[in-house]
Amino acid sequence: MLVEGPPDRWDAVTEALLHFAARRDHVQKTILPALEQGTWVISDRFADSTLAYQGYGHGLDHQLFYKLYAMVLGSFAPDITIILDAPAELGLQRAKLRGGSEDRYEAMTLAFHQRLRQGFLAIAAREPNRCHIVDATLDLNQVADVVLDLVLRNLKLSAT
Ligand SMILES: Nc1ncnc2c1ncn2[C@@H]1O[C@H](COP(=O)(O)OP(=O)(O)OP(=O)(O)O)[C@@H](O)[C@H]1O
Ligand SMILES: Cc1cn([C@H]2C[C@H](O)[C@@H](COP(=O)(O)O)O2)c(=O)[nH]c1=O
Repeated sequence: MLVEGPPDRWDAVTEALLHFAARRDHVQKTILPALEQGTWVISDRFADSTLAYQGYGHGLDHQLFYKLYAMVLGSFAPDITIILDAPAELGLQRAKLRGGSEDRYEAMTLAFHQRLRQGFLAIAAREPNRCHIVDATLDLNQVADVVLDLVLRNLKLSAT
């Protein structure tokens, strides 16, 4: 619903509400029960993407984002967040290789993608203890090594 169709299919508020509705359901039905059982949860994207895409990208009022966050998630937040950073042009080039019809966000302008990259970097600068930026221009194995090292060090785990 969100990833297909023309770029102007939804406005920023509608998109934010849809992403938060899906996130609420995901947290309630999947993430919290897993955490309660002691299972580690890895999520590919979370609320930072809403602030970056709908806030920095589409101009959603940041106060509205924080209100929705508080209403939907309360004080729930990830222990660690890894932001894979690359120039917007490179990210778009890679995303195109995926093919398929789920390209609504990829069809948005380069300026939009540059704004949301700056948004992710601003989020990381505000929360340096939680957010870690990884250079995603490196090759896949190097990126994986850096991510593993960051997770082990920050969660005080060992590789053995
Ligand atoms: N470091 C890298 N070097 C080369 N190719 C990469 C690298 N990282 C990702 N890719 C390729 O880029 C494409 C998009 O990456 P990926 O599938 O991880 O993004 P995604 O999670 O689908 O993105 P989105 O969350 O925006 O939908 C994939 O084809 C992936 O193999
Ligand atoms: C969570 C979230 C995602 N998006 C955008 C970013 C991606 O281009 C698509 C698909 O997300 P996926 O989780 O990688 O499948 O949606 C967004 O705009 N706002 C969000 O909160």
